[in-house]
Amino acid sequence: MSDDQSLLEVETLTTTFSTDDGTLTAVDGIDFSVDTGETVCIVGESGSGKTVATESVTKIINTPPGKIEGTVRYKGRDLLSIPESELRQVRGSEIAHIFQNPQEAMNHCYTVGWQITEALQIHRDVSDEEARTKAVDLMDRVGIANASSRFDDYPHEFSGGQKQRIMIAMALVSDPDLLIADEPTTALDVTVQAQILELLDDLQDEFEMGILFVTHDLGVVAQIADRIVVMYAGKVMERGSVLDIFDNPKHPYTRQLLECLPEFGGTGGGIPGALPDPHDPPDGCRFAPRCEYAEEACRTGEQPEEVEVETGQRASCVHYGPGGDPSVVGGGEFGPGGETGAVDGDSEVGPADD
Ligand SMILES: Nc1ncnc2c1ncn2[C@@H]1O[C@H](COP(=O)(O)OP(=O)(O)OP(=O)(O)O)[C@@H](O)[C@H]1O
Ligand code: NI
Repeated sequence: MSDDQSLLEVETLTTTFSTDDGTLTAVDGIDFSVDTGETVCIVGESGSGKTVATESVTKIINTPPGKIEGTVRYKGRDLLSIPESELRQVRGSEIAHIFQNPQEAMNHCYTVGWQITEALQIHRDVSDEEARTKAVDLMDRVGIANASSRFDDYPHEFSGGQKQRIMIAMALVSDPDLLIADEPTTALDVTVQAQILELLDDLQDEFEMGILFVTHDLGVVAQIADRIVVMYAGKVMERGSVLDIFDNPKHPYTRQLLECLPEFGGTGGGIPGALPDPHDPPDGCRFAPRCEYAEEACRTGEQPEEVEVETGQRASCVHYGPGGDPSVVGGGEFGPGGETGAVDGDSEVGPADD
């Protein structure tokens, strides 16, 4: 991992909300980074803090009187400490977001062509005609067939997958260096989902973007991730390359997530039990209350320090820490007969570029 030249480097990010029941810590002191041209996936069950973490990067969530603390270094600048006016520029032209529901992000009263053109003209001083040409070109690049004849169509005239393609086109108008994608394919059927992931992969090469991708779907992760950050209850449980995580997961939480997958003999259901109350998380490892390997040492103190278990792979688990015994959690053995094959050959995955 070439952390010294990361595009985005997040350190001890903590995001809290004030609620009627007191302070809720959604993201609790986490670190992660994204390099240029790299796809980092944040995975974890619903409520782990994935969305809050990524929306804290450009402060697009409303937290006051809660707050966002830590460091979010983007190309060397700390986005959490620059003035709002500067941050607005970063949001508009350097870091783009796409979300799960394209229909919510679109204006139903305007044609999609108009909306892309409008987005373009906010960023660039171009004539209407140039903007139209560029918008049609972008629609074409994101795979809208007969783009010029679809320019004047309204959002409702497009399918869900096409709407997401148009949202991607709008995200690309400013030629961003980082794309943050929060469950962008979750609302789509599996075939369309695969097409959108492939599109993102192609566009990543073309636009040389880093992608920070949020999902709870490990199948999606296998398809697009270079590196994975596994979150649980506001903390990072494990991180590593896609191959490390799928073929040799270390943290019991990661293992349980994978074991739910049909490829690993699971039923596709979830891990039994529920996340802890974010107002009052348990001592020790956040996952301990649901972990079959939890011992007394797992239930006291803070979340364990992350330990490098293999080069580039780190786990926050007592059993891998000082004085711990990795064999308690199965050590190096994992998966049906060792080789899992969950990361298949035709998806373009591999170790992080560095
Ligand atoms: N605006 C808010 N005010 C109060 N609590 C919030 C707010 N937004 C999120 N939370 C809480 O923060 C925690 C993390 O939520 P977040 O949406 O980041 O989870 P997630 O991992 O993205 O889940 P999902 O997979 O369901 O999208 C949850 O407990 C959630 O209820
Ligand atoms: Ni979310």
